Amino acid sequence: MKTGTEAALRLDGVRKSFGAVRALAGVSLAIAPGERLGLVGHNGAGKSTLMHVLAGVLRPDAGTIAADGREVADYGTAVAGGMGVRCVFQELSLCPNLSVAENVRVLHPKLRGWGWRRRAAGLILGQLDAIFPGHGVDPGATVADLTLGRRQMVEIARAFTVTDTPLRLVILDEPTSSLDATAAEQLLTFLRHADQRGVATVFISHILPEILAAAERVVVMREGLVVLDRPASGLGRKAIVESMGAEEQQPGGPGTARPVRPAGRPRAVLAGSPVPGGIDLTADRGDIVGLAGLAGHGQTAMLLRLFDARGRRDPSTVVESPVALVPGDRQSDGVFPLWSIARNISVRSLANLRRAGLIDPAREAALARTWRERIGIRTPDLDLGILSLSGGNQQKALFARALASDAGIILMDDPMRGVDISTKSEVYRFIRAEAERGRTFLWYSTEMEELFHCDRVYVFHQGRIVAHLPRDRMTEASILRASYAEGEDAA
Ligand SMILES: Nc1ncnc2c1ncn2[C@@H]1O[C@H](COP(=O)(O)OP(=O)(O)OP(=O)(O)O)[C@@H](O)[C@H]1O
Repeated sequence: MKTGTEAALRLDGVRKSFGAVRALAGVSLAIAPGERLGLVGHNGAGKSTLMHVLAGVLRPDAGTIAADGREVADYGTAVAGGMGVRCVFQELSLCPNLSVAENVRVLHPKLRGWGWRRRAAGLILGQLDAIFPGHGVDPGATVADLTLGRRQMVEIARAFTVTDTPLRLVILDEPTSSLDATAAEQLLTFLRHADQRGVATVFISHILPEILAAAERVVVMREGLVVLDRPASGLGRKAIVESMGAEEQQPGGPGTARPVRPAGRPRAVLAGSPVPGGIDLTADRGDIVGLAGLAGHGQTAMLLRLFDARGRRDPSTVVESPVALVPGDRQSDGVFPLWSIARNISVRSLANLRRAGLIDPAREAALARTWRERIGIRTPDLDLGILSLSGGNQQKALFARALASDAGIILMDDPMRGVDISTKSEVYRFIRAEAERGRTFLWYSTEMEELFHCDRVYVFHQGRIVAHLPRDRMTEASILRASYAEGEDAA
């Protein structure tokens, strides 16, 4: 923390356990007024738990919380809210059946009386314009009708709106996970200036360039403890990765290169086009094919169409193998929230786990154990509910579900959001190995770096494929140009 300033908020010796899992093992952390703090650590390191304590959602088992130098007894959501602490959690919290403006009212009960709807709309529009110029959100729209990216924008903008209580701290837990590259950049730019208004921010991300761009101090957590707390200036990616106890692999680094595969050979196992007469998407056995472009430009729709096409007579698509989908929006499309971790992993493979017509519990448990080890799902007990896992570990369970299945084609809908860097490296290795064995991967990603793990990419713009870039023509610039349907790459 900056020296000579009283902490806006200070945690001392905070501990929190969930049954046998020790999520926080004695954390002390001080945040100065207006400070921009970046928080990193592997999946399950305790970041979200710590932020839930700061937001008053979780009461610590031990430890104290102080504001402006004074210990606060009975620190809960009402006290935190009253002190101007806001939080954008990983699992979006907007009420889907209410409009954007009505959701603003939920946070600001003071917005009442004649014309409150107009004032709420003005408040959120002003903030959306400040953070995400060109956002395209209508404050009268029902939240359920917004894309995931726009919901995330509203949630973030709402956290920065002010009526009666001055803002002290905004916690952003993986705020860019549902934003496309442009919106993510807009947010980082905004955060770099938010401190000018005296608002402190805690920014959690697994994308280290974002942390280094947004934060002036970086805190690394590991196994429920703070293991590094340093100014961001002069702190390199390598030091952060090492302190996390992580290992990372860059595309093109040792062991990552794949021989360039010729595209468009006749025996495609997968083929289709998002619009009649446009560029066709094809994939062969063993291909890793990327889908790129700005978020919401038809990539997910294409994946879902191919997913649905299996077993149907659809002359415009070819899907010649069982298909599994790894969803990106785990909250709405991915996890079965009332089921155990084990059942969430095995559900796609139940047909193969039968003995005498019934699911064999021993085989099901063995499958889940195997995948817990392979993909590093951090839990003491696979029979616990899936929601007991940290966000990134839930995402790993969804990966395990698809990879454990008999599917020859794996469709991935931007699935690495919230997954830590060492697990990502492990999954990238796994994808390459499985592709070598003949599995086909169709991989939509909003992370530019990730696309370079693919053999080639199709770039989407307004629902169409506008470019097909083989590996030797894939550069960040060529992908971006095509994403905006500009230049010679857009076919
Ligand atoms: N409600 C809960 N019940 C049981 N265990 C929990 C609960 N919430 C968190 N945990 C456990 O506490 C540990 C820390 O989780 P936390 O969500 O704080 O991690 P994180 O660092 O935010 O991870 P991620 O990067 O995946 O979001 C994990 O092992 C998680 O499984």
